[in-house]
Parts: sequence; C-alpha cells; structure tokens
Amino acid sequence: MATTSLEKNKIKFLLLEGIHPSAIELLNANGYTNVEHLSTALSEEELKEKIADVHFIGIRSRTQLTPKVLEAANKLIAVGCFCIGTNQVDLSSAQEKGIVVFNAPFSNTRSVAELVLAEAILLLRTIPAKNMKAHRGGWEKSAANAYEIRNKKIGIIGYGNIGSQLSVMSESLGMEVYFYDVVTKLPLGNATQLADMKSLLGLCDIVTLHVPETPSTKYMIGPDEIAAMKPGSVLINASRGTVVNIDALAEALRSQKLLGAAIDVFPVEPKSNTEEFISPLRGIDNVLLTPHIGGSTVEAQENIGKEVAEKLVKYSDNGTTITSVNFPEVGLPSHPGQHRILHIHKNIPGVLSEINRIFFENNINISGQFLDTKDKVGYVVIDVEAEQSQIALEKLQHVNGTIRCRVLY
Ligand SMILES: NC(=O)c1ccc[n+]([C@@H]2O[C@H](COP(=O)([O-])OP(=O)(O)OC[C@H]3O[C@@H](n4cnc5c(N)ncnc54)[C@H](O)[C@@H]3O)[C@@H](O)[C@H]2O)c1
Ligand SMILES: O=C(O)CC[C@@H](O)C(=O)O
Repeated sequence: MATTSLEKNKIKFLLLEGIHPSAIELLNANGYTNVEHLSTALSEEELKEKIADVHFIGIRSRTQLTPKVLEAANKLIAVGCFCIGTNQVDLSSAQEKGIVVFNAPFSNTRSVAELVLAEAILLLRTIPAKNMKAHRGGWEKSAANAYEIRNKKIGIIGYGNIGSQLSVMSESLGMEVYFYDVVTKLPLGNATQLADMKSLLGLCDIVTLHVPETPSTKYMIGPDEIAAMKPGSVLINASRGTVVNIDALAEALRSQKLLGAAIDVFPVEPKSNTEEFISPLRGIDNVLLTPHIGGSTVEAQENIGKEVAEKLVKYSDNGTTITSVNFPEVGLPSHPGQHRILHIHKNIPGVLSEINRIFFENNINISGQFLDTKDKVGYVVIDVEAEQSQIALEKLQHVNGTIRCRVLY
C-alpha cells in the first residue's frame, strides 16, 4: 500500500471509552480536527464496521483489537492505548500490518500506587466488613482483627513502575518491603528482592500484584498460592483480572483463610457502566470491589490524554516511533523543506540494499536515512527533495517485502 499524506483535517481519529478531552485539545491544536469521540467501547462487529475508514484509533482497556478487527482496519496507521496495558491489542497482527501501537507507561502509576496503599490500610482494619455491617444497621466497635500497617510486611509481585513506587511509599509509612520479579531489580530503599514467589506469599501480611497480563502471569495466584499465603493476610489485585483465580479467592475469603482482599480487575468486566457486574466475589463482606479504576483519577487521565495524543501527532507529522510497544523505535529530526518517505517492510534480508539501488538508479539524492528493525518488521525513513518524492514512492512500493509506504510533507 502506498499513499501520500492527506490534509490534516482529512486524517480521521476515533477515540473510544471516554478518553480525556485533553487528547482532543492536543490533536486540534496540532491541526487534527477530524476527531470522533465516543464514551463507550464497541463490540467486535461494531468496531469492524467503524474502523474501516479510520486512520488513528484511541482506546483504553475495554476495546479488543483482535486480528479480525485489524483485518478490517485498512486505513489504520497507528493505535494509541490511553493506558498502560496493551494486552487488549493483538500486537503481532498490528506489527505485521505495519500499524504502530503506543501506550502511556507512566501517567497513571502514582494513582494505582495510592489506591493500593489506601486499600492496604482499610483491609488491615477490616473496614470493608465493618462498612457493610453499618449499611445494614449493624455496629461493630471492636479492635479484633484491626491492625496498623506500621511494621507490617508488604509483598509486591512485579517491581516495575507501579510496584517500585509503591515500595517507596510503603516504606515511608514504616512497612517492611519484599518483592518478587522475574527480572533482577534494584531494590529501592531497604526493600528486599526474594528469589521465589512462594517465600513472599508465606512471609507477607499484604500481597499486592503489579504484573502485566502475559502467558506467565495467567492465574499465577491460584488455590496453591493462596494456600501458601500467611493465614490472616490480605491480597490486592490492581493488575489484570486473569492473574488471580477468582473462585479460589472467593473460597479463601469465605473460609477466612484471608482477612480480606481488594480487587480492581476481573476476568470478565462489563463493557460499559450500564452493564451488570457479575462476579463470585459479590456479597462477600471482607472484599473491596472497585470497577477497574486504579488509574482513573482526573490527574492521570488528563496526563494520559496529552501523552498518547502527542505520540500519535509526532508519528503522523514526523514518522517518530519512539516508545512504541510493537515497532522499531526511530527518533527523527524535523524535515523542513524536504519530503519524508516512510517505508515499512518485512524484516527480511536485502530490503535496504534494494531501496538504495532504486535511489541510485533513479538519481534520487538521499538527504537523510534512518533504519531499525523489530521482530517481523523493518522501518526505513528517507528524506528527499520535494520534487523527487513521488517517483521514489512509486518505485518503493514494488520492493519485495513492502508492507506500507507513505510520504510525509
Ligand atoms: N487497575 C488499573 O487501573 C491499572 C492501571 C495501570 C496499570 N495496570 C496494570 O498493572 C500492570 C503493571 O503496571 P506497571 O506500570 O508497573 O508495569 P511495568 O511493566 O513497569 O512492571 C511490570 C513488572 O512485572 C514484572 N513481571 C512480568 N512478568 C512477571 C512474572 N511472571 N512474575 C513476576 N514479575 C513479573 C516485570 O519484570 C516488571 O518489572 C500493567 O501491565 C497493567 O496491566 C492496572
Ligand atoms: O483506563 C483503562 O481502561 C485501563 C487502566 C489500566 O488498567 C492500565 O492498563 O493503564
């Protein structure tokens, strides 16, 4: 597929799931005014229809960009995940189609860490059950099963951007911090990395999960892991719903093996705020249930809106793919007076030499060239004199392995 860049007002953006208006403001300020903004996610069928004439799509965690949806996305240039998780996008199908995927790896991390800390305090005071009782007219003024978090042991599974921030905040409240991660990490403050997860589970009063959704984290907390947890400890999950076996957790809460739990993410989540939330955890008093709002604060959403919109603008204006999660990362200077050719191709030998042969044979001077590859794709960016870009575009689309080729003005 070969194209030249459209007028900015003809480049269509579709933003789903109530993405913060800061994204629209930034797009508009950069000349991208063709923006449709919906407050909900769409079903696969609706999305297949809607995505067909969209150049850029913005989603959060509910929109599933499956291979079938991407198959229908003939004009799609890039995806912006206005969140951290990218498990809702088939990243490898997107890569094979030359669609660049961006996310916001930092903007909501503080919000999640704050919520987890608040939940740890509430759970150790058995507030969820006392709160439920009071709503039903009960009154449980008692210190039984109510503890300070000072001097307690918190076990963080996944010591990335959220886990490590939580580590620092927990220590400042007087907690002992232990963590488990598949990667050896620099422990912040006095935190201790443990070599295996089971040791952490048997040691800690609070266990909190901060891993991504991957095959290795699927149901990593099941009946055996819950059995290995310290009796009377609490479990917090604000990572992904597939990380915990929810039936095993419900059983451990009913039997009071665990003092409590706080769960923000679920194996199946409602598609919209009007759909019913169904879970085996409903009705259990010592569990705090929240509707996947760990990162949903005004501050985080406003920052995410700007951060991801800016990445989409930079890619559209300039071809820059820095921080993309599925694409070679190429950081590019501006190209005043020049035309910029973006050539996305299969990562096979010989493509660059074929491109350079074409430039040589057609006497097209290259004023700048950038290349990187990742997994199955290669990305070459070439700056040329304006009057030579059309002939170059015409020739380059026939290079063996070409996925997409575009010219930016
Ligand atoms: N509830 C919410 O609203 C909310 C908000 C933001 C993020 N999240 C979720 O939290 C996750 C973590 O976010 P982050 O920014 O800290 O991510 P991150 O990538 O910075 O950190 C993840 C850490 O998990 C580790 N890890 C991966 N697989 C592991 C395994 N099998 N066992 C142990 N450790 C493992 C990684 O090495 C890494 O250190 C995200 O992927 C997202 O799914 C949820
Ligand atoms: O905003 C969302 O829908 C997802 C938030 C969170 O899970 C993330 O991955 O950043």
